[in-house]
Order: sequence, then C-alpha cells, then structure tokens
Amino acid sequence: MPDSLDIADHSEYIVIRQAAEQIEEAHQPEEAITNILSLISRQMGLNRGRVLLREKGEHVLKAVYSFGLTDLEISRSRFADNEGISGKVMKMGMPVIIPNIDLEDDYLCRTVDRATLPQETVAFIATPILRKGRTVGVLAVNRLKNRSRSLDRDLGILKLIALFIGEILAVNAIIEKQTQVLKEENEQLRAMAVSQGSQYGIIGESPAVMGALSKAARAANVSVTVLLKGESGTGKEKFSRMLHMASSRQDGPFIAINCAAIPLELLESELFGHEKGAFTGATSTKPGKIEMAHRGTLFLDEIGDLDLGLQAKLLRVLEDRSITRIGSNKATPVDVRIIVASHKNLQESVNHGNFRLDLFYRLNVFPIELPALRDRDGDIRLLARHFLNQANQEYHQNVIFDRGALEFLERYEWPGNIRQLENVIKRAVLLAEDAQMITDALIQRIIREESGIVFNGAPPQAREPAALPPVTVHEEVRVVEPQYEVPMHNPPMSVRENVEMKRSYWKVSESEKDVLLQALERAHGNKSHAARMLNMTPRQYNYRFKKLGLS
Ligand SMILES: Nc1ncnc2c1ncn2[C@@H]1O[C@H](COP(=O)(O)OP(=O)(O)OP(=O)(O)O)[C@@H](O)[C@H]1O
Repeated sequence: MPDSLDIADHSEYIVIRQAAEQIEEAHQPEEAITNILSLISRQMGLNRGRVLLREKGEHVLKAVYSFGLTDLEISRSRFADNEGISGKVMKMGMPVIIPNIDLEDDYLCRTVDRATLPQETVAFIATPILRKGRTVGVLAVNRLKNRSRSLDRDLGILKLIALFIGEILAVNAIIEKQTQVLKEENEQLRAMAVSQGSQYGIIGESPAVMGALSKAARAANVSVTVLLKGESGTGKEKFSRMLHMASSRQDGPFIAINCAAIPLELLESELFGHEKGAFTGATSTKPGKIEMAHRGTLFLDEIGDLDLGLQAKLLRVLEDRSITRIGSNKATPVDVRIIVASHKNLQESVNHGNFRLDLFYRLNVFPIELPALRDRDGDIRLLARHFLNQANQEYHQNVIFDRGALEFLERYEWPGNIRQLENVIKRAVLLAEDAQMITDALIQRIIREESGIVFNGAPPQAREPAALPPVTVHEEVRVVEPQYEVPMHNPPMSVRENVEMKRSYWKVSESEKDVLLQALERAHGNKSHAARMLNMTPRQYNYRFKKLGLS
C-alpha cells in the first residue's frame, strides 16, 4: 500500500482538487461530504460511499453521510465496537481492504444486501477518519474488484479523502461551537433586554419589541434626540419614560406634552413660557415646559402636529440650547434631553410641506420604531395576563380568561394597540363580575360597544382588514389645558407668511453638513443608501449635498 501518492492519473487529480474545494463548504458538512462521496463514485467507481461516525457519548458507529445508499441501508449501517469490518477499522485505527467480500467472514453484508450488489467480485475498502491523531469515524466504499486501478491505489486516494472529511468535520465543529457561543450571547442579551424592559414596566418578549428595547437601552445614556415612531397606543410615552429613567437624568424632571392636544394659540406659551403682561391675561410670569424640563427630559408627543412657526422655534432650541419666553428678549440656557414621538410618517409630512426638513434631520438622528401590537408575536398573551392581574388588583376581583377569550385576543387586530387591549381588559374585569370569567363573547361585546363594529356572530379572522374598527382609543388626559387666554401676539399666519414658511424648508442650512456626511460615512460612500438612512430621496440628498459644496 503506498504511503505517498503519485498523482499521475488525471481523474485522480480532479477528484482530489474538487474534494479539497469542499473544505470551504464546511459550514454545510452534509452537502460537502455528500459531494465528495458522489465525486469518488462518478470519477473512480468507489460506490456506496459512507462516512460512519460515533457521536459523542455513544457506543454505536453509524452512517451519518452517504452516497448511493437507500434510507433502509443507512438505517442498517450501525456497528458496535469491533463489530464487522467498519467496527474493526474504528477500533484499530487502521485501514482494511477486503478484495472479495464473499470470502470474508468478518464482512457482515449488513448495510447493503449482497443480492443488491453486482454478481461479479466486489471489494470493500475502509479507512479511519482522524482528528488530532484520534479515530473519529470510518470512510468505507464498495468497488468492483476487476478494475484497471489497483485496490491499493484506491486506498491511497481514500486516505486523502478521509483527511479532507476529517478537516470538514473539524472546521464544522469550530463553527458550531462559535455559533453556540453567539446563540448564548444573544440569549443573554435577550434576557437582559426583557429584564430591563420589565424594570420600566415594558412587557413583551417578541423579537420586534426586543429590537426596540435594545435600541432604547443604547440611546438611554447618550444625549441624542430620539424619535419614537409607532401607531397610537404602541407605548411611545412608555418608552420615553424608560429612556429618561435609564439615563443619568433620572433624578431630573420628566415633562410630557402632547402637541396635538393643546390648541395652537396656547401651545407656544405652554412650551416657551411667558413674561408678565406679554399678552392679555398674562398676569404673571410663567416658565414653559421646556424650561421646566431643565436637567431632565422633555417628551414631545405628536410632534408631527406642531405648526410650522413653532417648528422653527423648536429648531432654535435644539441648535442654541436656550429658550426665550414670550414677551422677553433674554435667552435662557436650558439643558434638556428631547424625545419626540409621532404616529405620522414625518418624511411624508416633509414631502407634503407640513414639516421642516431641517428639523426633521435634527429629530431623526436616532429613530426607534415601536411595532404595532398585531406584529408582536406572542406578546398579546403576556400583556393580556399582565393587564388582567392589574385590573383584578385594582378592582378587588379574581376574574380569569376562558380559553376562547385568550384565543380571540390573539386573533384580533388591535387597531388601538396596547392602550385598547388594556382598556378592553379593564372593562371586561368589571363586567365579568358575576361569572368571574372573561369569555370571547364578552370581549367581542366590549369591542363592539367601543367601536360600533359588528362581528356577525363569528369572531373576526386574524389580519382581516374588514375586522378593523375605526381607531377609537380611550385617550388618557395627560396634559391639562392651561386656563389662560390666547396670547395676542400670536395671530394666525397670513397666506404670505405660510408660503414663506413652506419655502424655508427648501433652504439648506450649514448645520446639515455633518448629518449628510455622517450618513454617507455610515453608508460607506453610497449616496442612495445615505439618502435612505435620512429618509430622503436620492434627489433631495444630492441637491443638499451640492448646495453645501460637499464632495
Ligand atoms: N410594552 C408595554 N407593556 C405594558 N404596558 C404598555 C406597554 N406599552 C404600552 N403600555 C401601556 O399602554 C398604554 C399606551 O401606551 P403609551 O401612552 O405609551 O402609547 P403611545 O404610543 O404614547 O400612544 P399615543 O400615540 O396614543 O400617545 C399605556 O397605559 C401604557 O402604560
């Protein structure tokens, strides 16, 4: 038997080269090894190749990869220690050639029935597969005895092939180990995110929520402006509170204001404050919410509803970090972390001329998308149980869900998201008082009452838009409207002013340079990609890029 192989034959060269190439595919060992076994069968007539392995902790050697064997033959290919030729090769760590299987008592004909093989003389070759000098498996083949190449020569090739297979298995073991480490790390991160979320009362384990939580955790301690995007009731305020509580500003104030809930005439004074006598009814000096949030966090909800004049004033706060009260000409420095939220697509508002592009850049530095409840796989149950516990405690009840109720809750689309789920469950706890059981019929009745939707007796099919009631959300009053008069200095904008205002966001400001360049860097020089990151069209991006003389 040759120890070194003189590769004179062209087909042998092809086999070895192609087999070696399969090492690169080690991350898919099944495919790589089956390819090799198919190669030696097609090119060299070494048929029914099988790789037998003894898995960790097992005593039986069994065919794990093969080519040309039926499922039944594979399942029969099992050998105890020292059993049959394969068992002996495994035990001794030495190759074996059986020139004629019909004359060898130790050849058990277990895997392949003798009758299935050709009538002529059939040989069998088996060689150990080694890893770090230890036998980890066996490579075995059948071939016709009468062929031009000698059995010894075939064994020489098979030894090389066994080496490659050993290599594939070793590399794959490393990949699997690393993958396992990464999986564990991921699991740990997930668990951390879950516990961090629940620390701030955020319930949910779905991948969509995990993603939002880990982004929020990253943003918490950086003084970056965060834009929370998501439908109504998806937890934007909840997340903003988490961002505040998880930051170094936690001991400072958290001030929330809903830009859509306050009449335009009052909003400016509410945000910026006023001096005594600034307008009729301004009987005393009053600081605005921005000032009140000094050293803390200001949460501006529904920022998309801010009017264009106030958008310009807010931009100045972000740029100068100071505010000027109505009726004053003195700027007061403020140290405020601003978090904004919108259920509207702000990019669209920019395109429609309702939102300033320069302010949009400022706000869109760190967007976090909060998924709709229907997109949070598995979270509905968690949240439903959480709200049930809360309501039971609050109303001194001990109500439970029946199975149908939970199934219905999971199927329903929840247009009002978590707020709607919370309200429905609260009401269900109150209404189930007698039966102490929440049924799907009760839940349907509550949803029907709150939205006027009719289910026609049958529960709505999941994800059917037809089942969507209009978004009627029980809005909690979070900002009490102030009791003073409309400031006189702030009359409604004239048509000309309005046009001027709309024009202004086509102006390009120097302050955008950094944003454009940073996006380009993150996009590795790809402008379209950079544009997408900033929610702009490539044309908008290029226009600003050129205007600012960037290259
Ligand atoms: N992940 C969550 N776990 C538990 N409760 C939540 C979660 N998200 C939201 N909630 C609850 O759902 C209700 C609505 O949440 P929140 O007010 O934060 O939503 P929102 O997106 O700000 O709504 P809107 O856009 O209408 O202002 C609140 O009572 C909040 O406590």
